[in-house]
Amino acid sequence: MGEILLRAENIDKHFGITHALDNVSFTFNKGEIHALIGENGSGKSTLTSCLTGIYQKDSGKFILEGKEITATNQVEANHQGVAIIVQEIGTLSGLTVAENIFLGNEDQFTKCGIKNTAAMNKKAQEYLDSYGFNYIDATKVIDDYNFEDRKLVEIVKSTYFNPKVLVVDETTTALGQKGREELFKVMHKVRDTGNCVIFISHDLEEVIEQSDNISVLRDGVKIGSITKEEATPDRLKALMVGREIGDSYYRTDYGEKVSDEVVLSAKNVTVKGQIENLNLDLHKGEILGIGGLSECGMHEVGKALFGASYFRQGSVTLGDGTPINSIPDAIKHSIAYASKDRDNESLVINDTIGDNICLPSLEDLKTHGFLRAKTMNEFANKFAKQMSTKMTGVDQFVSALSGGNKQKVVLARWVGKDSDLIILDSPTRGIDVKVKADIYAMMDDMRKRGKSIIMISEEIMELLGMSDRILIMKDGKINGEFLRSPDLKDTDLIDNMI
Ligand SMILES: Nc1ncnc2c1ncn2[C@@H]1O[C@H](COP(=O)(O)OP(=O)(O)OP(=O)(O)O)[C@@H](O)[C@H]1O
Repeated sequence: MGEILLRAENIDKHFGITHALDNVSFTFNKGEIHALIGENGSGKSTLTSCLTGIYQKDSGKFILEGKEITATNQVEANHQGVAIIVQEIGTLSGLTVAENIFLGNEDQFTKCGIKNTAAMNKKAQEYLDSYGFNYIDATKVIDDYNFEDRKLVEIVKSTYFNPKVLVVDETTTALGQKGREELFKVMHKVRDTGNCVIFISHDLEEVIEQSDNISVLRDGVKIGSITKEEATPDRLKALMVGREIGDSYYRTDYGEKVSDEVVLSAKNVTVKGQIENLNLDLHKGEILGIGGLSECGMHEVGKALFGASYFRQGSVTLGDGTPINSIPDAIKHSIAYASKDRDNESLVINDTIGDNICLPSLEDLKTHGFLRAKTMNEFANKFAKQMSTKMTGVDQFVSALSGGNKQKVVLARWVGKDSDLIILDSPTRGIDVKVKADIYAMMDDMRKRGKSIIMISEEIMELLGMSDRILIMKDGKINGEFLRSPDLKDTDLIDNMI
């Protein structure tokens, strides 16, 4: 048993009728990586948000090195030695990288009321360089960087001051392989200096690999804690879900012939700096996986095919030659797209679950030109429930949902629309094991019904397990193509990524 660094004692938190945390108590030791796992909506983010001042607990205490701490915001938590890398974007648009890193802590660069911006930029760049993120320019506006790079900035922001407790909330799925390795280095550094990392992840293999101890929450209640040595993926799944669940996630068929009918074609598609002369055909009933390192351009491919890229060159056409040049074109022709950046690009966060699910289907839901609230309500309910969304009702705001449940709303929207052609970027990001299996089953069912799916993913096992064909991208170009086979190995794909 290590020496205790942080105690959470009888933490209780309600959101209206939702009892998000029910009197939970945990101990976190010095020099450990302590994973916190549980199904979507089990209370992991609520607990760490109460610790870091994002939410206020109803009752209970956090005791750090013997002293009670209470933070009313993240900056206060930082001053108490507690930091968090949040699940979604944790940097502020409109500010520079340096301003984001030192947000709330600019005093160190201010003398007689005047901020020394040059000194702040210099210090921020020194930190970025020391983490190996030297290609990120401290003076640039954060909006110039993509989702992953913004996460890297957040890593610096949350750790440059050597916090005693670092919360890493479902960050790995936002990062590519290289970003993950950098994050793990930072986590190991925190542990090796006698501090503690609270690590939230749905990737159970990664949890076992990285953590020393693992605690489980279910429906806001603490189920138990086990050591790395005691943990197996099956045991963790059973603790999370409350029953044994198998691990036959993926499709098991091999050798099925995919139709020759082309439903979507990209010819010489170029998006400057991201994709170069991309050519691909998607067939009816095919799951086409696209993988690579996160900066390889694959995330832009989804946008380009959906008509959502700025300054796209080349052509995207349906099988009958109809051009797809804009988002309305795509939706009109039954194409769906779920972005990796769900809060900013997929969801209308400050709107209800119901409105979000109905959004692309509004025309289909009209009777005699009118939309009826009852019809919309029934439609939203049907698909939210089909995705097992944990919610108080479809009138709940999306902003009040846990990360994984937001993702379920995105998918419910497109399942409801019954699109023929679905582009899914990182479809299982932040999704728990049980729902992951449901999503894979849903994709399998869609392809059997003749729907075509493009699945962009950084999860190699997901690509191997679900795709009929896999394209691996490198430096904006396709660098390898693989047909579905039980003999295909992760190393075959990785060799073409690097
Ligand atoms: N701001 C909020 N308003 C209302 N309810 C909320 C709010 N934040 C969280 N909840 C609810 O509290 C419960 C716990 O959510 P929490 O985000 O802690 O889950 P989680 O375990 O982190 O899930 P995930 O793995 O999906 O991120 C959920 O039912 C969620 O809908």
